[in-house]
Amino acid sequence: MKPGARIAAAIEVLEQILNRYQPVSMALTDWGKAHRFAGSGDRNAIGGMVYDALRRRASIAWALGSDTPRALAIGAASSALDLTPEAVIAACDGSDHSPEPLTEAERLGLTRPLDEAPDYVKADIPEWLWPAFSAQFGDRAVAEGQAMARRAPADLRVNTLKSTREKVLKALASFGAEPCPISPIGVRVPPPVGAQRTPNLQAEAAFQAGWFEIQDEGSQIAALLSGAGPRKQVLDLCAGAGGKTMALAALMQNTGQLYAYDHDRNQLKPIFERVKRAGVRNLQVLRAGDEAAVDGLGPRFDVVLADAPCTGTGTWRRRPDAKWRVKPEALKARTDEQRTVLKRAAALVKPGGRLVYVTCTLLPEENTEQIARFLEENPALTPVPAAGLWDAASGELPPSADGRSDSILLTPGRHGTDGFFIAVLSRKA
Ligand SMILES: C[S@@+](CC[C@H](N)C(=O)[O-])C[C@H]1O[C@@H](n2cnc3c(N)ncnc32)[C@H](O)[C@@H]1O
Repeated sequence: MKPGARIAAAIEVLEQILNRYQPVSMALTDWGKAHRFAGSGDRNAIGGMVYDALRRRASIAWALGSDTPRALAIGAASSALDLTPEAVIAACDGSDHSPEPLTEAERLGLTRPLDEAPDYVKADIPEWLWPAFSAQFGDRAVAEGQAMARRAPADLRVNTLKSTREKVLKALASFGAEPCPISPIGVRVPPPVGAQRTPNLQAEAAFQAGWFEIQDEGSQIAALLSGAGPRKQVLDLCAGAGGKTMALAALMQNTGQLYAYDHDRNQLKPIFERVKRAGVRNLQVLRAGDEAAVDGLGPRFDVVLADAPCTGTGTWRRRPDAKWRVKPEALKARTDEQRTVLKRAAALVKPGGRLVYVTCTLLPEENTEQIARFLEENPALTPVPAAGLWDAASGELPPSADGRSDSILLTPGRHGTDGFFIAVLSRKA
């Protein structure tokens, strides 16, 4: 497909996402099915452009003076397809399968600097969230927002039950795999540049053999700070698809007893396949939604991981459509759910044990403020500084992005991870 046809295709897909509220992956798959002539290179380039347009929606809309699918695709085309602005203008010539020629405003928008734009636009953050976001990051807020608007690498966690980092690095050398800078069990594959292909790591024999899982470095750090280890009793209370459950099992070296619970059966479903591939043998998956069974386990746990439901603002690099969909009502609903989860988790921690609260959001309401309120109501739990929980043999744990020491906030701008918040609370013995 010519560049003009790729831009036209991205406009079509963005219309499905923005005007018909289709999830991005579904809109791209549907487009591929309806246009079977398009090769994998074309589909890949169109996908890259659509994701980039959503990542930089506010700044593109400001520069081009319009928030339509057409403006967003045209604004993303230059970087997503490795084209000069002049080549984007030439590609849109109104011929067959190509968008209509650019208007004067669109032409100017392709090179319009953002200097005059409001900060929330420069940062590509929804306007209503800007006060909370800028209060959290101060003079780093724009840089943090911009880091969240860039493509993310693929981070992998080496499954130490089956392999080593050296073996995984060797198996994935052709993808440019490098060790992750913080996690000692992490491997990073850089993101594609321009229209380069996104590597399909799950098709690799090493993945099928269970040597690694796709897991952001921030999520790996959460598991590493949890205190899960050999012969412990550990509960993953919000296990979802089991990303952290698998990491906990590996840290426990398949010994002790690990339980996984989630109140939603559909979220939990993929865990069974993952257990087999990863060679996990110390896991009991509790029946989804059976709260009485979870509560009945009683305060026996060395570690209860509460990977709580949240607005997911820390994952916007990977799910940029969610950035523009999140609403104030969702924030309120998630903070209520977090309170419920924290209460249940606390009741299951044994004296001397740990409650590990994790979110993938950067909003203080869901993180430090949530924990501050919880600690006021639960004086038997006290925060444990993250730095003291990090295995020094793995190198140094960089400081929290919010400057605190009683919890750690990881961010794309400061740590190169997705946004994660981790607070480890210890129950008095
Ligand atoms: C952040 S996701 C978990 C991700 C997962 N731990 C992983 O690493 O792949 C949060 C999960 O919490 C679950 N959840 C929400 N409220 C819950 C509750 N009251 N009890 C248990 N699980 C809950 C959701 O269904 C969702 O799967």
